[in-house]
Amino acid sequence: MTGMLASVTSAAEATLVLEAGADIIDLKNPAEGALGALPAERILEVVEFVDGRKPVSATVGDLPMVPAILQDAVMRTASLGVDFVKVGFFGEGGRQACIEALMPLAQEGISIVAVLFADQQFDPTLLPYLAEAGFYGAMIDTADKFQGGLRSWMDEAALRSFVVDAKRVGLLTGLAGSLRAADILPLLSIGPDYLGFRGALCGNDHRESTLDPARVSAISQAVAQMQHTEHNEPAETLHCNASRAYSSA
Ligand SMILES: O=C[C@H](O)COP(=O)(O)O
Repeated sequence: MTGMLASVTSAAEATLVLEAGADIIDLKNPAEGALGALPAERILEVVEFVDGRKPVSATVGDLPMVPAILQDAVMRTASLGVDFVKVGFFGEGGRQACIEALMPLAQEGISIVAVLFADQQFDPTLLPYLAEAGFYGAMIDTADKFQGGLRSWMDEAALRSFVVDAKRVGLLTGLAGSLRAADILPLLSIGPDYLGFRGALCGNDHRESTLDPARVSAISQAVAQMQHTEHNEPAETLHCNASRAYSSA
């Protein structure tokens, strides 16, 4: 089963995605970048509000690949009570040093998800190192939200091999990056643990706007229905139904 991760900025937005059936509540400030961080007080407030009904993740911000900076940000974010801390692997340098620096935190029990970017020197050879260091998961996202979605950067074979390789080494796997309704069926067939959304849940696909309840519900239903009924109904029909629901939302 593939779940739905929904990025939210507040308890009000968390309410919407919980009601729609999202599986992971992801705390993020889209106005601050691909992995923009929310203020600590806001994270605390939403963690308290969700109160264990679903796992909560939070991003640490679009930070440079500097070991001490990432260590500090991961510790601070984890201390707010989230279930997963998402760390972006931006740029090219410093990746191995950062994995090593985060290893003690992962081994102490902080569940860290590495976010690799399809549009920033994507490097799947990091997967075994992440697993060895005790990371909890690895996902792919896009760093630049104006240069196309995930599937314009990576073809199905590359995405499938990422998911298979990450699962083989025991990592939770996620796919995101300006995903839209039309991406759901092709990505579900790859079998990641979750698909992540922000822009598609907002009015006009604008990820810095607030969530649009009709879009949240259309995307959530598409993720659930396309996999629940994929053996009973032709994929084409499901795809058309989901796209129709989404465009009228
Ligand atoms: O973690 C998932 C992201 O928040 C996806 O954001 P996006 O759909 O706007 O690319």
